[in-house]
Amino acid sequence: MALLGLSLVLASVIYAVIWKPPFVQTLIALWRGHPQIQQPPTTARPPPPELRVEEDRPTDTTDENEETLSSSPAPTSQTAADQAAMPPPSISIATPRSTRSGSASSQARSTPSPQTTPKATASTMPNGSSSSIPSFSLTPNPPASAAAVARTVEAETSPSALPTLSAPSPPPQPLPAPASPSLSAALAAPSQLSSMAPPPRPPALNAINNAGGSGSSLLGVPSRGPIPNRQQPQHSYDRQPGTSTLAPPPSHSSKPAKPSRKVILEPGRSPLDWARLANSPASDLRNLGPGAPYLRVTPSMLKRQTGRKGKDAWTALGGRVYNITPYLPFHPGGEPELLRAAGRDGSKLFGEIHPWVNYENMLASSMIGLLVDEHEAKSKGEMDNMD
Ligand code: HEM
Repeated sequence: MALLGLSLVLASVIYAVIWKPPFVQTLIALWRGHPQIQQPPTTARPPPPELRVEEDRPTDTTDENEETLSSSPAPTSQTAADQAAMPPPSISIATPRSTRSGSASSQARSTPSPQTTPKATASTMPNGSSSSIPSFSLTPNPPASAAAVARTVEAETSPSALPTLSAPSPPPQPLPAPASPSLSAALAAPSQLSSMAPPPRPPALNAINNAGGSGSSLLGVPSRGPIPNRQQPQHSYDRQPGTSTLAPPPSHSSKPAKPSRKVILEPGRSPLDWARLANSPASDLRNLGPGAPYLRVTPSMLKRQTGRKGKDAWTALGGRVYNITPYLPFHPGGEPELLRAAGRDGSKLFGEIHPWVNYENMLASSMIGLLVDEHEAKSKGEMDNMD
């Protein structure tokens, strides 16, 4: 009997040594003090709660762990066996990324969401099996989750989404551990997405984009609402030069240029020819005789010098009387125009047409005298007679 018991014990020992069932491996690992089993890495956080919950669920068995499941009756033994079977976690698991994942996932757990849990499940083993080893943190591109996609969709469909306005990122969520915006956004619950939406647009910008009314904005870009503003710069750049709506419209209110009333002068009647003639000492442009003094011309005297009936044309400009007869063929506006001022004071008429013309220099050699009143001329004549 004792021999039979001894043989059973020996057979059990041999079985344990040769086949090493999972629970034996776990005991060996505990005995050896394996860091994975005995204590987690100091920098690595414990596996996320939802993963631990999934571990307790009956999962689909695969060829890889089928043997383990068949030999381990209890789920706890199965977990320990899986831990023992899996290679020890690398150091990269203990990087801040795994810490962020754990903290963010714990926050996501606070607000149950169907979007966060599948994300964690998807980051586990691809074949559907779960593991307590936090390998989910090694999942490439963790931000590419349902929450991140949801935020992108919201940014594209939100009426108040403008690239420039959304540039200032919203304040980071108060996470226990500082997480990158993309990662935290990817792991955020939908209720947090609303707070992560771009801030409301300033009223001024709304006014600018709505200024176009039904058709166009101030930028001259067809406005179909706030959303297409994202593509507005492209349209504005496609505009051809000179077609901007910011350009002033063709003005019809400006004064049309008056048609020139200059006449074609005869050869030798140019302004230069007149200047040469006026400065010649041999010419007598006053037609009063050589050495005649300046006269006091009364309005009655001026009235008789109209240029008709063989008389010279005199005009008064600025209180001085000029003989304009020699200048008639040199007048750019024509003789008839100049004769409109003959026999009277032409100062107002002259100023209405070409006040910039320096008549004093041009007609200096044609000056008759000064325009005086009738009474002043009489008294002056009486005084001359007394002498
Ligand atoms: C007071 C009677 C006068 C009348 C009614 C008269 C009229 C005119 C007119 C209609 C023109 C053409 C303006 C244009 O369409 O460009 C003209 C041009 C001119 N007139 Fe007279 N004129 C007068 C006296 C004078 C006098 C006294 C002078 C000088 C001595 C003078 C010198 C000129 C000159 C230099 C131009 C050419 C202006 C230019 O190139 O823009 N005019 N004048």
